[in-house]
Amino acid sequence: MTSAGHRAQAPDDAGTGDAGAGAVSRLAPAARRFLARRRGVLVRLALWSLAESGQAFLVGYGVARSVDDGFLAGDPRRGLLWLAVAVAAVLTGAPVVRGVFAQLAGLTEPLRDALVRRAVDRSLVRVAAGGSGGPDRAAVSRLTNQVEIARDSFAGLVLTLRSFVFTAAGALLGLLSLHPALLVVVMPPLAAGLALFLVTLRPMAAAQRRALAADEALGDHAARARAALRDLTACGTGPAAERRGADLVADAAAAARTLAGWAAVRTAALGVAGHLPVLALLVAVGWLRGRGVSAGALLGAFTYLVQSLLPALHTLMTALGAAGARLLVVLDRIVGPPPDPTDAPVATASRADTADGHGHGHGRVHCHGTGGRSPDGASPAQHGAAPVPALELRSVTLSYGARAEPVLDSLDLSVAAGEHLAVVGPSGIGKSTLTRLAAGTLAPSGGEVRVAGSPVAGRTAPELAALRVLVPQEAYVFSGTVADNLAYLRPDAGREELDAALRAFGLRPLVERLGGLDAPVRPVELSPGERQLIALVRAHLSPAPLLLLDEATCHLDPASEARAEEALAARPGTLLVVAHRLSSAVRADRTLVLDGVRAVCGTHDELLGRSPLYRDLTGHWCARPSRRP
Ligand SMILES: Nc1ncnc2c1ncn2[C@@H]1O[C@H](COP(=O)(O)OP(=O)(O)OP(=O)(O)O)[C@@H](O)[C@H]1O
Repeated sequence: MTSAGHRAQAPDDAGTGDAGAGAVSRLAPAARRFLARRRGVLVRLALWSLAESGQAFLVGYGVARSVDDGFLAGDPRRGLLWLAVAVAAVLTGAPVVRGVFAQLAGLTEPLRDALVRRAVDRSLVRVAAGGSGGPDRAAVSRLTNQVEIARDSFAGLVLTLRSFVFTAAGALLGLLSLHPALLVVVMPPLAAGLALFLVTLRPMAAAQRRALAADEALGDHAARARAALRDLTACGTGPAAERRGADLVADAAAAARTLAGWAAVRTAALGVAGHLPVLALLVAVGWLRGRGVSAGALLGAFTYLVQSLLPALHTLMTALGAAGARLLVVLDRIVGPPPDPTDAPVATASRADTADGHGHGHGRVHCHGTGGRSPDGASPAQHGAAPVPALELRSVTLSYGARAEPVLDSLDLSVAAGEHLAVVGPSGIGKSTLTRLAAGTLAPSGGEVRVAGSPVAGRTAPELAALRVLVPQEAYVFSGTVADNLAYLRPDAGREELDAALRAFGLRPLVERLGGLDAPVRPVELSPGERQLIALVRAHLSPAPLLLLDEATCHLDPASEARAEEALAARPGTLLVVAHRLSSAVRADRTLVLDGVRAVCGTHDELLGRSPLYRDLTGHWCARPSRRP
């Protein structure tokens, strides 16, 4: 089992201002290249924006002239004419915005396409490199959510930044044209508010980054914990995963608080820059009048502030604050340096967190047969030759799918001829997978499986049938006579052999009830336990030296199970039993405990001392009422 460990990017590291500055310098060359290739669009955008400047200028100027040259000068016709100019300027806003949007698409859509291309390329490279960080879980998010965020944020930024610059230029020019003293009053609070706003930019970007990282870490932990729920329960590591979850929630909450703090500072900046100039203008009316500022100019100045500068400032601060920081973070993820393929995804909980080391993978466990009887009952030493294991797994890895976590990982196992091995472990740990690998019905993703000294890979069905029998949990009984069913794997079995097997398994009463060996069997009329007994006798009669039982006695009562297992163990050959009762494990020569990296093999007594999971399982088995057929 691999453990990603805590390579999570700590939110504090991620949230430094340096990280934000680093992102800016990383992204700047690509941004310059992107914009340089779109000079035509930029020029057209600037021309439409100039129209916005003119509009801002005319609104205030028209109001000022209508008062000074019209209504106050006793010429209402002239006043109305200037007002009409101001209204016309306001009304031109709609076509100007339409023109701006038309040009904007020339910037945002190519950006979106480039980001999608980049995200796909990067994901493919990662898959091709076969990084050990598992599947690229973030790829879909980058392709959909993050690219859309980048496009929308970019569009918002271009719109507001451009609008602010051109509107402010028009309004300030208007103020200057009305009277330079107006600028003396308006500029200081405006500049102070803007400066305060600029000061918040870096820490706000850092806080945004930290909040995003904390959010991702929390989501990732939740997803992993949900996937590992069964293991968490089986291994009793729920509290550890819960603690880790609580830490991540606390991190996310702290990041959100920091972000909210900076958002408050930004609101204050908006108040200073947007509202203080209006207040200053009111307070300074007497002073301004003393310097020759006319009533119309004052009214025009208020119009500039309220109608143009304040809304432009408001949208700029909101957009730069939220959209700007988001754009920086998302772009850096998609365009910035690719992550080390050997790294775990950023801010992820390790498997050790979620399963306390008890994952599906098994790490390298060496389980070598230490004796057992050979088919003829002699010990290997008596033969004087190196014993050939009945079953051997050499560094076997099995994943159900190219990018799936391995169910078995580098498992070494050697079962001696004549040995009786039990296999135990929590649900879903890979016990059935192991029996299917041994049976040759499932090919390993890595390593080799050998039965009786030869690889099982590439063998035909009849060759495999001669080597082993696999009895699954759901026994197969077919329509035919009782004898057909029992002797299916050994057609030449005589009546005496069949009778002996029936006695050994306590199956005679059932056969008599069915009407004898030649009576027909109707599978639906048999209980699951009766079907299992027939399948077990069939396997017992088979000449195959290796017998694999995958919970094949689960429907039998303990006494029938003990009788069946004893009969099977007495048969010449090797027995591997996936056990579902403690008694099965105790009867075996050795037991393999599939337990993540701590998979261990030994006798019942050894395992009680060495394997906490085995102790847990035996405790659970002892407490569980027996299942009856
Ligand atoms: N055909 C398959 N395709 C994909 N995943 C599979 C397949 N068969 C099993 N798995 C997965 O492999 C893991 C091991 O399954 P396996 O059946 O070997 O476990 P087990 O220890 O026998 O479980 P149980 O005690 O519940 O029978 C499980 O997570 C299971 O979901």
